[in-house]
Amino acid sequence: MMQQIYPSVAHPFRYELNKDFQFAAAHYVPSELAGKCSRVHGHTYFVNLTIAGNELDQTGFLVDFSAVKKLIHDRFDHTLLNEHAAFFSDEDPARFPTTEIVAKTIGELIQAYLDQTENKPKCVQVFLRETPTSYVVYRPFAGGAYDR
Ligand SMILES: Nc1nc2c(c(=O)[nH]1)N=C([C@H](O)[C@H](O)COP(=O)(O)OP(=O)(O)OP(=O)(O)O)CN2
Ligand SMILES: [Zn+2]
Repeated sequence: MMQQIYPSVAHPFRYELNKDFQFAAAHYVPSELAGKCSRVHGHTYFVNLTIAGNELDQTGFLVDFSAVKKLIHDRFDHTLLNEHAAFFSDEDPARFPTTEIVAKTIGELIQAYLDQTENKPKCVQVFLRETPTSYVVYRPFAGGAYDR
């Protein structure tokens, strides 16, 4: 499993947890500008989620590590990302399944779940590694407005 140091994110919260997991998925970037990436190919995506908050739930968790993994892994593992029409599109470049947009999508899915919990922590960073040499860091609350 991953044993790497991730970029840190500044935030004002007392607690911070990090969860690493991976999922295998295929994708293509539907643009001729994407070169070889316009052909269907697969990755083992490595994810590090950073979740922060001031309050714990009745279990003493910020959020259950396994719940946030399951939310993403169960949805995307061994799938073709382009087929998830709720999130990605072959027509709209803002919804192509690039590393950037997959990281943003993961952040939005996680935050939608966290918003339903009693203590409502925030997903402050998504680190998404697509290949051994390529990764993206997405920070949903860049700028610090945590009440969005
Ligand atoms: N900004 C982005 N650039 C690229 C993306 C992306 O999502 N965002 N995606 C790709 C390809 O999908 C590919 O999977 C990754 O490309 P790359 O890092 O070039 O992969 P290589 O293994 O060929 O890289 P090496 O430099 O040989 O390690 C491309 N660009
Ligand atoms: Zn790729």
